[in-house]
Amino acid sequence: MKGAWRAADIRAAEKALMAKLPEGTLMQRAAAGLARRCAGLLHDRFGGVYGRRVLVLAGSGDNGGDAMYAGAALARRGADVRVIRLSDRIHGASYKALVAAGGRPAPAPHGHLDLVVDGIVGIGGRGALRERAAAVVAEAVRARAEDGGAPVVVAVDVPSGVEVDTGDVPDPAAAVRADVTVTFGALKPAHVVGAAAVHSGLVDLVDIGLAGYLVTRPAVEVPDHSDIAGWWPSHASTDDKYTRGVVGLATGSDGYPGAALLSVAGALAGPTGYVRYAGTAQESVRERFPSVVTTDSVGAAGRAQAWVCGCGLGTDERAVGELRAVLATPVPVILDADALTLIADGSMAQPLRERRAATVITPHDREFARIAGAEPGADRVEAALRLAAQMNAVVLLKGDRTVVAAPDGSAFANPTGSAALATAGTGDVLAGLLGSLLAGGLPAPRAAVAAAYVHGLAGRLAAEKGPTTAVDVAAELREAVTLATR
Ligand SMILES: NC(=O)C1=CN([C@@H]2O[C@H](COP(=O)(O)OP(=O)(O)OC[C@H]3O[C@@H](n4cnc5c(N)ncnc54)[C@H](O)[C@@H]3O)[C@@H](O)[C@H]2O)[C@@H](O)CC1
Ligand SMILES: Nc1ncnc2c1ncn2[C@@H]1O[C@H](COP(=O)(O)OP(=O)(O)O)[C@@H](O)[C@H]1O
Ligand SMILES: [K+]
Repeated sequence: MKGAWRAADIRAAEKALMAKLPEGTLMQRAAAGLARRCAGLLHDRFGGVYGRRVLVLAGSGDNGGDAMYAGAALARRGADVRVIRLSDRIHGASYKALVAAGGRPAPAPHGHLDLVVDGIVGIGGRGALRERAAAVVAEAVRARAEDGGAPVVVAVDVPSGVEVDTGDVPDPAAAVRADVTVTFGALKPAHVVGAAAVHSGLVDLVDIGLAGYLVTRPAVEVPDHSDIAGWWPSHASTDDKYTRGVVGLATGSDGYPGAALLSVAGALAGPTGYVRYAGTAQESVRERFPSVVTTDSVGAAGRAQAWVCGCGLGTDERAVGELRAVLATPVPVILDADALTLIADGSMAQPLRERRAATVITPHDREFARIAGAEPGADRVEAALRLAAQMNAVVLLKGDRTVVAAPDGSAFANPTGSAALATAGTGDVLAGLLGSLLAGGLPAPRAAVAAAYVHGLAGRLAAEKGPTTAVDVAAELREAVTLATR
């Protein structure tokens, strides 16, 4: 798990570390790491640094300092480095070092450009780029590199123009879109959530010795393969189909039988040994998935270790009854889609409050708005955490970089996924898989994180093969599980 910390926490850690080091050490470490990454990129793309045309965009703060020291290092290796000063007040020592190394000031981008280094603002940035900076960025990225392609854009610490602490991008036209972001000490939320994560491109973390000084809890954490592999329930030789967990699905309706099939397909890819389906799509489920045991209602189904409720369930009287039955079970429950609509008017507040086992809700933004009164807004992590605390439920807030928030205040951002998942029915697949992980015994936050991770991988695998439907995503789940858990 990698943590991402907000600017104030990074500053506090930097302050504590700096107190123990000669002045300027941290900036030197940051700039050295940045120069190394830039040289590597120039090498990979153009075969070397010598003669390459580099434009440094320098703002008023230390972010510009990092960029100009790195520019100086590239100039010493023979790059043709220009710097645009975006403020009257810029970091003096690094500017002098850059000029001493042969770098030259430029009034505006001109000629071909191989590399653009965005040192406009770092963790001191607030809001969209100001007008002049935005105009210079737009002009720089319109330039052509010597090989005719677009210049490589490297953001220093964070892409300028994004909100560091939330990942919001207030004005996408006034924010840098980086190919690579070279960040220092620790990740920040902007690298992992919201539109800013997309603006960050590939994120490269340079160690400046901050680790032991970050004493606060990260704002958000990002899982990797080893977390998922470590958590995934394994089968013991003594297991039988029941001990591996039974997952129940109260999904689908006459109107939406497909949702039943997709949620069942998701559940079958999980670690449980038994999938029960309860609902009106019994026949199609049996036909398509002979291993699934079916009944027409939750009441008629046997016991399960977790229930999934709501995908394509509808919102009629029958759906209300099924939701009540699921909420009354003493086991973890996932509420998705129509179940979220049904709880939005508050009529299920009491059964929800009385639950002792975990409740997981899986809203997209509009469902979130129905329950919470407003869409998540600029700070998706904070919004999800608020709802989690209010409902005493784990919230899986869907979207690009799905956020998982738990009532204990922990939050996670999913690093996998693909825009190809933005297609009808993929949420049903996710809910089924999540149900299986809960029934398999994972604590609710981990089950939600692991399900989003594997679902995102399956989305990527499906998208690599062509236009993607939810059926394709479900079909890739087995491979995704294998990839994530080995
Ligand atoms: N503090 C430290 O110990 C270290 C800091 N480092 C670098 O220092 C950066 C932080 O430096 P600073 O605190 O000087 O702040 P920044 O360099 O991030 O920028 C702050 C300045 O940018 C201007 N600004 C803010 N929002 C703007 C906007 N939307 N458009 C245009 N200009 C805007 C403000 O006038 C402000 O003075 C980090 O991101 C990192 O790059 C690194 O050198 C590592 C060590
Ligand atoms: N732009 C996007 N980029 C990446 N993933 C997305 C994007 N939009 C949606 N998703 C993912 O696709 C799934 C869609 O689920 P949902 O909205 O419930 O659809 P449905 O109800 O049709 O199944 C979620 O897992 C969500 O995180
Ligand atoms: K920057």
